[in-house]
Amino acid sequence: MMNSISESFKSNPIHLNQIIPLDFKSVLTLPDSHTWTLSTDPLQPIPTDPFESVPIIDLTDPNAVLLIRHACEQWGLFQVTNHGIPIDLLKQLELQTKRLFSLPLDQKLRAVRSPEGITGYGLARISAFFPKLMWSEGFSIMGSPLEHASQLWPHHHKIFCNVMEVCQKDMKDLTERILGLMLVSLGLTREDVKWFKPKDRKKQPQALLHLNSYPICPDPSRAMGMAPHTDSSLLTLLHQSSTTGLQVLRDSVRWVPVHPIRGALVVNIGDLMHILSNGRFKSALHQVFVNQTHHRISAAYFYGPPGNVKISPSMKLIDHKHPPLYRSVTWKEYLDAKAKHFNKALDLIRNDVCIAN
Ligand SMILES: O=C(O)CCC(=O)C(=O)O
Ligand SMILES: [Fe+2]
Repeated sequence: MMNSISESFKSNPIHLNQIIPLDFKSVLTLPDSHTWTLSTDPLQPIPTDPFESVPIIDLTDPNAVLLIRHACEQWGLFQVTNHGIPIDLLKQLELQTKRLFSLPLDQKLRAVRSPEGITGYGLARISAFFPKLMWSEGFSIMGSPLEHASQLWPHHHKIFCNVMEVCQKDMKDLTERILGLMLVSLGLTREDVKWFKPKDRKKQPQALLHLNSYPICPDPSRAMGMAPHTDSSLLTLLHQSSTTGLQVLRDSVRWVPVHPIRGALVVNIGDLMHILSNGRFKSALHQVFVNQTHHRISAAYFYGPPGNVKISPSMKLIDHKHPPLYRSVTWKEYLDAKAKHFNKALDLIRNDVCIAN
């Protein structure tokens, strides 16, 4: 089935060099292809001010809406607890993700993503924007992962498929619940956001589950797990294993670690939510570093609007003091802009900027 993500990926193919990962286990030193010049040493601990750490929000807190608004305005990223997704399911997700990435490279390559494709095994798509390669590998899923999972495991893919399908269902429900709270926190009602119909089971959600693996690295101080980026979604829900590495940029100046908390999930504001909120909610720039002792994994669920919907700054948030900052875009149009301009895409659809192209 075609949708915004697959259509955009199809019209922006990626070179195979930027899809096929290194055989990480086979190298003892960091190859030049993966050596980055980093402005800061990622191994130096970042001083953290306890008042300046990533918000953790209990979703059953009566003040959840206010807390969410504050976190979205100040951070663009926060963690949620008491979210209702069973910890056992998250453990299964982690186990199956580890099982996949610990396969030998030649076996993983049986399920490699095609240059125009969206699902399967390979490097993260943002690799195309950097001269050096990242120390990570990924596996993308949209709905049933059967096609690629049966290439990985001709006979033993059932459990993997089950876990990934249940996770997507639960993550869809939770993402929609959080999105609902965010819209309330902006003062918006169902009338203002007509396309948002969380109970509509007939509609396939426009979403992608992306599993990430960050293998143990021989020289983490010169390697990059995932280069700085914002997500192109409305919202992203992320499960990270107990290994640190994720950081978020605060106030455009300071990188702050997003410490793993057992059972908690990370919520990221994506660029489309940034547009919808007319810049009140910030899409968060984030990056991932790797380490020498622990294999890190994560699972990111990117959620977007239905294919035909144009996202624009909500009318309710616009007045003479707050003119609309962005032009309206569908998810496909935005993904196309991102595929061309990467981290500049959001600025390029600002109303005061003309695209020279
Ligand atoms: O691995 C992580 O913690 C973050 C991954 C991420 O940012 C992404 O997949 O977009
Ligand atoms: Fe991300």
